[in-house]
Amino acid sequence: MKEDKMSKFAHITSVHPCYNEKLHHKIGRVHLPVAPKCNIACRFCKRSIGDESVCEDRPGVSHHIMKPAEVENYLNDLLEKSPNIKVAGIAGPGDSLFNEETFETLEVLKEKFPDLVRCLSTNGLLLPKYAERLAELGVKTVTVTVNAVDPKIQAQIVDWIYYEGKVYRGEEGAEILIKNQIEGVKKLAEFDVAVKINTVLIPEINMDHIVEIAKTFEKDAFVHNVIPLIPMYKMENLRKPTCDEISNIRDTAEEYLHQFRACQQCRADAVGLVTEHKHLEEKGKELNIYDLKHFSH
Ligand SMILES: C[S@@+](CC[C@H](N)C(=O)[O-])C[C@H]1O[C@@H](n2cnc3c(N)ncnc32)[C@H](O)[C@@H]1O
Ligand code: SF4
Ligand code: SF4
Repeated sequence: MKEDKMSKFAHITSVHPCYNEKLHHKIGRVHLPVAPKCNIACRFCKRSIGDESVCEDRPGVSHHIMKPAEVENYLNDLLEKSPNIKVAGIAGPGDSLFNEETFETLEVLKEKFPDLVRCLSTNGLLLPKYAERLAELGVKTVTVTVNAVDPKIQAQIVDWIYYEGKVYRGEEGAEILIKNQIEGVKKLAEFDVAVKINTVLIPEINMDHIVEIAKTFEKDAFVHNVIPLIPMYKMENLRKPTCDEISNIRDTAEEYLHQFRACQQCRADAVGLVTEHKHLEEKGKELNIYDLKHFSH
């Protein structure tokens, strides 16, 4: 089964550094920070936008929010300087699918930069609604963050979700989120999109549950990326996993889903080779942060 997937997605593993760690030193990617809003409240997630975040190297951080109208010039400059960039992704800093700007950006990418692999990451709540639209926009790789497939566990990680005009808390919200993640990933698989499942390993909450997540997505996902908790926000007092814990869990989950082991937990505005840890900075001075009131928490 895993070998079948490898050959099916060979066109992805030959160009995408986050689907093939061997490319980390050769092929670059750019994250376009166009999606500030989020529709769920993960207890570990703190988004930081602006000058004060320039030194922080973690997900959810961006020097500024870029407007879709700025993407074309930004990429033209960038690709001239860094022709090794082959992937353009949207990794928030909020949830890609909860921001119309994501779709506007994908239109720009499809029309003006058809050779870049289009990629995005999402919590998956809106995937059943948008999987087909993403496939039509030529998105080839989607990362879905799934931290639990049991509502009792998920409810300890996500305080609430906002879905179809209503806020759902606790296990009720967790159940909707999980259902949509599973249904959404299935739909993406039907459209031949290569799905990466991100799972934040929170030792005190989901350590014994990770293999269950891998089993759940064995058929429809391509690769699993178990990443360590960076203790912050409402989880600042929880411990991060040890290297041995991560490594053992990956070895066990590997039986069900191929494990990606080189994630650098990049910022929403990361650019260049993954190993360079570069992000937007100098260029940010020319652009404005806008609409900060949109942030959910
Ligand atoms: C900031 S999110 C943006 C994309 C989308 N909203 C999502 O959650 O997949 C990108 C990734 O960072 C992870 N992340 C955010 N805060 C984190 C933390 N404190 N520790 C570890 N991973 C974190 C998320 O779980 C997700 O996999
Ligand atoms: S879904 Fe992503 S952006 Fe939203 S709170 Fe969770 S980690 Fe943060
Ligand atoms: S966060 Fe991980 S998967 Fe995403 S670009 Fe960075 S290394 Fe790749």
